[in-house]
Amino acid sequence: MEAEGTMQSSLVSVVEDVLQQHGKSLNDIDLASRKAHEAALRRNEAAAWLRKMVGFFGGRDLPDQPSEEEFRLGLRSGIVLCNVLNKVKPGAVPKVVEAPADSIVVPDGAALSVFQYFENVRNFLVSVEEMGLPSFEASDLEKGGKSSRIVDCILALKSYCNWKQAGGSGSWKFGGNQKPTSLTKQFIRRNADLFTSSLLRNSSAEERSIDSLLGEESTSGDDEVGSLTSVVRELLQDKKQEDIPIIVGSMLSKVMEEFEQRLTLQKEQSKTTSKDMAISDSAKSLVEVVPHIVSNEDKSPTSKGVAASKEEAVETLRGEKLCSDKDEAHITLKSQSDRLQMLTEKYQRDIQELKNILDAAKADVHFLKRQYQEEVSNLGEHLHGLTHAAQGYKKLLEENRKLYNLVQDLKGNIRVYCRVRPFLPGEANSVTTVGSLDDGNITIISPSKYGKKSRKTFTFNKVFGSSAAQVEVFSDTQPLIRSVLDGYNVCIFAYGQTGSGKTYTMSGPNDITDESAGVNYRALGDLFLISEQRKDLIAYDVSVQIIEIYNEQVRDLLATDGSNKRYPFKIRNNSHNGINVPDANIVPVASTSDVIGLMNLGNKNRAIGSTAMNDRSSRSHSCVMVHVQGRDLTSGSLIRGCMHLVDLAGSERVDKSEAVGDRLKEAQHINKSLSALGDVISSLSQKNAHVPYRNSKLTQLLQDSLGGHAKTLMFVHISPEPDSLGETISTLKFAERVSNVELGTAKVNKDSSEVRELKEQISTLKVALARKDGDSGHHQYSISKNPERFRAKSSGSTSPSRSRCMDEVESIEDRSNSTILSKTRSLDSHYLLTNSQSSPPIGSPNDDWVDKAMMNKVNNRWGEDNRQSSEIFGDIDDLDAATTDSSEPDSILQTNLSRISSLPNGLGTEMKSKKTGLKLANGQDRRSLIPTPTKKRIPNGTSPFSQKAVKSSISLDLKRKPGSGK
Ligand SMILES: Nc1ncnc2c1ncn2[C@@H]1O[C@H](COP(=O)(O)OP(=O)(O)OP(=O)(O)O)[C@@H](O)[C@H]1O
Repeated sequence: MEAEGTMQSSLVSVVEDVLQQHGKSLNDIDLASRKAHEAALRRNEAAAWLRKMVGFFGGRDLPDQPSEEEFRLGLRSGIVLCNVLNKVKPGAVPKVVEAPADSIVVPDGAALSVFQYFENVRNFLVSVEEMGLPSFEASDLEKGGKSSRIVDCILALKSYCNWKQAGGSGSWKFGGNQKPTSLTKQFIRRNADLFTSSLLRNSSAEERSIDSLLGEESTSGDDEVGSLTSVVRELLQDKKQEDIPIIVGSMLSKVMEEFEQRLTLQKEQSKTTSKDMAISDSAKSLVEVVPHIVSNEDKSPTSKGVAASKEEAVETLRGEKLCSDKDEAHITLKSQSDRLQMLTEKYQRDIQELKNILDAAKADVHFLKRQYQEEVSNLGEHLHGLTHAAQGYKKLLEENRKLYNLVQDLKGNIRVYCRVRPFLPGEANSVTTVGSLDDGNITIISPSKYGKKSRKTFTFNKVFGSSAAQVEVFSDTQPLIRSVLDGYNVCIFAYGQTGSGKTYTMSGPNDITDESAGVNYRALGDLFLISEQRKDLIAYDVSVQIIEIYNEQVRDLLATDGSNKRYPFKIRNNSHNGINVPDANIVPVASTSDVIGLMNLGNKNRAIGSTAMNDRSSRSHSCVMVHVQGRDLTSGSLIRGCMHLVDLAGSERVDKSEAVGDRLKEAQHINKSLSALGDVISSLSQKNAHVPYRNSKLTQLLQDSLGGHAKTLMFVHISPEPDSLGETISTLKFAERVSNVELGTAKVNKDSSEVRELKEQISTLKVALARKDGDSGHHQYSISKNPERFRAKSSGSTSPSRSRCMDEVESIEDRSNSTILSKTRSLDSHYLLTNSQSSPPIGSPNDDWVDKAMMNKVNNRWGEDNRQSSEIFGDIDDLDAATTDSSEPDSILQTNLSRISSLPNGLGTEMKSKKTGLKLANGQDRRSLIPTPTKKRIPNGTSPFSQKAVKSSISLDLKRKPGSGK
């Protein structure tokens, strides 16, 4: 039938229709208000049911829509709960403690003692749990309790009651008691099950209309459930877990409404159809009968009376026929209306059943929701624990790294920090060779030709990724700056392929700002900051040299006249702190702004050139040498530290850098000196006796930093692009070798004033003696510190004056040794343990083993100093021979001449007149930290900034720096 046909729709299509009509509102649901609304609806439903069951609610007239508080208050005594439970399940609570009669006028519970109503509530809760219904806590009835749990419980009780009233037998099972495996899946399955069971129940009924309503005729149960599940799943797939219950609840309500509407419509259409059927059947009978009678009448030859009686008869007949037709129609109508009545009742029962299912599903959903919330909160706690553990682990790693660094420092290893340059504008950045990096490890990926990637991990003291800021990179370097002021020699140098970011790390980009300033600027800023903090204890003198090694020539970058810049300076040794110093300008500086001015000048003067790899490639190794001398204001002792800040020229493959002409020559020198550096590193790491420092100016300059007792840090730089993979790997391998070089424990360059004086006297005398040995002329020697006492006349190697002089030297040496010994006793045992040199002792004041050992140490140190001194003399003489062109002017020589000439008794004049004497004078002068060569004030070196304003002066001066970055 058409009416039925139009009503034919499957459960899926109903759900789909609902989603189409309300999908948007289901999706765009304002969940918070929706939840509140939902909660209020459920509360109202529970309150209405309680009112219906026990006639009153909480002993007073509550509004139809009680607030949470009113609802709780109404149930607090447990009387309503117990009474309703007894109605649903007689005898469930045998004894209900009732409130006194006057309690009707006051809120429920107020007239009962706490214990009394607690007993009611407890009895109720026990029974409810026994029945397998969702329960709640007694505290939920108090202010702030969870009223939703009470509502869940009451609605579950309601559905239990409905089930009972619908003739339910056996044990009623509440679906929410099973533990879900996966909340969402289970929820979807559960709801699909609810629909399915409803579907199957209905299909088993004999009513065709129900079947047609659910579309069972055309759809198999399994298909239906499958498509229903997929529809529901589609709806829920992008929803949050906690929103699912509400969305499903909302959808189910809408589905129910839709069903009810369709049933009503179908009912009305059925009624109309039945009536139409009855009337049309009667009319049809009539139409069939009347023509038949009329045709019989036409054929008869009888009179009018007969005709009339015939007519009457016909009328009668017609009447009877109509009557009988009407009766028939009436009977049909009645039977159809009975059938409809039956159908309607059936529908109503089914609707009721569906409602029960819906209630159970809602309770189920709420139960699941609660469980979900509990699980989420458990998970949260678990996560919190894990986060805590992870933080602990990170701390541990950090601690490990510190310990590792400490061990390395104790062993005297060269520290190595690795820095990855970011991709530059214009570089294809889709593929990088850097796989992963963490605090101290970096993994390089090499894409193999055969499709399989290989990985190699390198470990350093620290690894900085491409996004590391300058300040971050410097922060791990800061402790070294303090060390310089404590009297250590420190060397920080940048190594890496051309264009990998060495100059960026050491100086910064072309346009240097507070943020982009590199290690050099920051180091000097810190140095002045700390020296300012210590000014009440130690007075520091700081002076700076800036040189470059270009094509194996040392050039002074602080020379303001172009000619001096090109002058090939020599590298000499300063025996106070054992470092090799070039003969370039040494400029005293008093503040950061002085230094910034100098560094800007140095950058400007440095050789740069454009190559295919870097359009501003440094074609030289540059070195900022910071000499620090601190005088202890109380003891007068001196500490001396020197810091080398070295920006090496980048190694390059000339085929890639496309260097020709000058660039090619530069590249060859750069590569040669870097390979000399590699040889030194390799021989140090193999602990070879001979280390080839002299193979290049670079290794001569860094001799003490690489093999002495300095603290050395290397920044190794790599570029991320695959094109540089070969260089990256070899750079990192080299860096690993460097990190294995043990320099031994760093030593402080500290002399007490007495020791210093004695050492100076000894060295002066030794110089004089050596001079005497090599000179047969008649000279007078005098010691500037004590001219009366240390005066001797030279009259040849066998003269009495010479032997007197020798006696004096020995006496000073003895005094010096015993002074050093007594000083050394107060040194910490660390020194005793770490110095393992074994030269024969010069002498010992007593036989005590400690003193002997001590003397050994002292003598070793002293001997080492002397030996070093003589070695150095030898070295430098050799070096001079190798590097000095006798026609070349020698700036340091000139300076020293003026100092020497001021010595009393003509010694200076004597030495000045001799070439050999000049060398000795050099040797002597090298013993002062700052040999006062051509001390120049740089044109823009005078700073308006006080040391206190070091930080701000950096920024201000940086902005004033000359345009060129290099
Ligand atoms: N960490 C970084 N962040 C941003 N830019 C960087 C970084 N490191 C390097 N660069 C940029 O990369 C380019 C090459 O860097 P830089 O000149 O410092 O390399 P280099 O190793 O000193 O090269 P060379 O050995 O040829 O002198 C420059 O333009 C520089 O500004």
